[in-house]
Amino acid sequence: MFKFSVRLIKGLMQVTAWLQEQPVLTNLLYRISGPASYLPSRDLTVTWPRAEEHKDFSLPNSSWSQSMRNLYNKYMELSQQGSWIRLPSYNATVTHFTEQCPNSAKPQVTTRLFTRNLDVEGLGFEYVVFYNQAEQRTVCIFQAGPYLEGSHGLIHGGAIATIIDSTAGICAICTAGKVMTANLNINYRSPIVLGSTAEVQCRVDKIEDRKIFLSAEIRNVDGQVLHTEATILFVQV
Ligand SMILES: CCCCC/C=C\C/C=C\C/C=C\C/C=C\CCCC(=O)SCCNC(=O)CCNC(=O)[C@H](O)C(C)(C)COP(=O)(O)OP(=O)(O)OC[C@H]1O[C@@H](n2cnc3c(N)ncnc32)[C@H](O)[C@@H]1OP(=O)(O)O
Repeated sequence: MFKFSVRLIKGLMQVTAWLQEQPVLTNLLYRISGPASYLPSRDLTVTWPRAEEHKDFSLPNSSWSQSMRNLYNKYMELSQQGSWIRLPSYNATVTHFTEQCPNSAKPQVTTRLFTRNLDVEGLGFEYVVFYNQAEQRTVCIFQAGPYLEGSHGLIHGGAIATIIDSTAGICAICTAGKVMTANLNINYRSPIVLGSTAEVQCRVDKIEDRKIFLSAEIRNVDGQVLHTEATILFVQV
């Protein structure tokens, strides 16, 4: 009797697992009771194509608009004169800091950087960051894809906060090493249309002991429209 019960339970678990894989049932469950019941219970795994491990995602790709390319070329020219440097950008945070490590010291990558977590070019953020060491400034040229929608056809405010936090974070890291965002204060002045190109300008305003105070602005390509203003505090850890 006991053996029969164990077999029955195992069998039922297998059938349930199989049913969860079936698109028709998943769809039905979603319609009846919402997302919770159709989410797979098994562990999620991170897609990590090995070939991408050291791909620099800040180089132009076919999804970049002409205005994105024009701004990129402008800063690349300035880079050649020595004032700005283009920072490489990988799809895992840890890769930025292990590039010089011997293979044996490299940690296994099991996580993705939030701003680089979509595999299809152009759907999320396309961006490149330049750093000016003498002026303690960063510039981020970005294009927001259709998966970043908030209000209809416009970028989500949280996505705007993300790109500001990242641009300011890189500026603070380049200036002061390991830091954490302690405070991020944003004024949304005018909406950013999905697909448009915009520029984040960020600078270090002052440093007090472990505190790095920065300010940032997002403007459209020709600088005439102010989209967003922010102040950010990072604390050295
Ligand atoms: C080598 C290559 C380099 C190239 C770099 C290029 C690329 C980098 C690549 C990838 C990076 C990717 C993205 C960009 C990077 C970063 C952006 C994301 C960063 C984040 O997204 S990160 C997540 C959100 N973040 C948190 O999850 C923090 C939670 N939090 C804490 O972990 C603590 O809270 C902490 C550590 C903040 C402080 O803790 P603590 O114990 O160390 O310090 P303590 O509390 O003593 O404060 C010390 C002094 O700061 C003042 N202070 C503190 N907090 C304040 C506040 N909120 N407002 C005003 N003042 C504040 C105190 O008043 C005191 O001031 P005073 O000294 O004057 O009294």
